[in-house]
Amino acid sequence: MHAIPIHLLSGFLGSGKTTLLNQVVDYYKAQDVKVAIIMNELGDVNLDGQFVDQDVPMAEMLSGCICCTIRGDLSMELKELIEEHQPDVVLIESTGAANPMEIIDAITEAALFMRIDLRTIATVVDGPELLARSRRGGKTFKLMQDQIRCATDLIVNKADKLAPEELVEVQQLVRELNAYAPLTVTVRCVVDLGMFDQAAADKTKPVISAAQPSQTGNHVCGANCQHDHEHEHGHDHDHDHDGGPNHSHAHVMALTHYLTGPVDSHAFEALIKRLPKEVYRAKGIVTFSDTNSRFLFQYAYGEVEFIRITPQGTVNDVAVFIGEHFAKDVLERELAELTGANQG
Ligand SMILES: Nc1nc2c(ncn2[C@@H]2O[C@H](COP(=O)(O)OP(=O)(O)OP(=O)(O)O)[C@@H](O)[C@H]2O)c(=O)[nH]1
Repeated sequence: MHAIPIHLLSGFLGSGKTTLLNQVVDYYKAQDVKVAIIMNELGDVNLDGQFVDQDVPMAEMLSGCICCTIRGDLSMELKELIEEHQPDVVLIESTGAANPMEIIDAITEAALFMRIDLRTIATVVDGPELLARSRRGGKTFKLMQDQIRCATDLIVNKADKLAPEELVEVQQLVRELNAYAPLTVTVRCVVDLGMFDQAAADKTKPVISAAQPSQTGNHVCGANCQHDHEHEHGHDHDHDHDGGPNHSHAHVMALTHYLTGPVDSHAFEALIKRLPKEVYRAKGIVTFSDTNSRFLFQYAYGEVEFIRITPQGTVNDVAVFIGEHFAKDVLERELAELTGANQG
């Protein structure tokens, strides 16, 4: 049996990974390639999965990150997915907070047990956010740098939000970190999807396969990755490799809030717009009392988007917020007040 190609979609929270994933799924479907997906979310619900083709087999790994807290589950999920659905190819979308090095290690471990072949680490870079973070520094910038370093393919996204000189600066930043991976500048991740071709086993790319099973500290990643595989990890933990309490994205937290009823669209939008800057990603499904419709909302770094939807099956109204050290209780109270006011 040939090894099943694995493509990892990496990139910071809200950078455009799901936007890319949907295009890749359509690309495979058009070629009759059977694709399966593993989606990983820090929150308790997989909202992105709602909008991926429902025919595609999908394993959801929720409430943790596959690079640390639920890393051990990845092998099992991959094995079950492959045995049950026998896909031609598997796409893994990690949480934006994940360090790709740790996921690569996890996939390498899985390659001990099954014939898989990590072909691509496509990192979606949020252009404007990288620029902003590069000026501030900090842990998040460090994580973004690691995601860029370890990429085999770089997609610099949200070019529509960058002035020409900013776009040049972003590309320079990215190139300083990873000089070799092909780089494409995109709006909504519209990119030549040839990197995901079944036949395109580019020998210059990192290859972690069943034929080269895990030797932690010895795997190959993006050409410019200067990671010390045994001793350095991009996010904030203290070398506790067992996923215990000391190993976490200490600076990243998620709040999942189930809404108990419809909310007023203006009040909800106002709440989203005044989110503290520590919340850098939010998404969810809401029912608006004043329009009698359900909407998916997406918020990333100050920009909000509402899309009218008709979800399949039973889908709760829910909002997920991801950020650094924000006041969860204050936000919970404000959300509760929205539905409470409406019911009262
Ligand atoms: N302006 C702009 N918005 C974009 C672009 N690409 C994606 N978005 C929007 O950015 C938001 C996040 O996109 P996603 O594809 O869900 O990002 P993601 O990386 O999967 O997000 P997480 O799974 O939360 O990490 C959505 O509202 C998208 O519509 C782009 O090129 N320009």
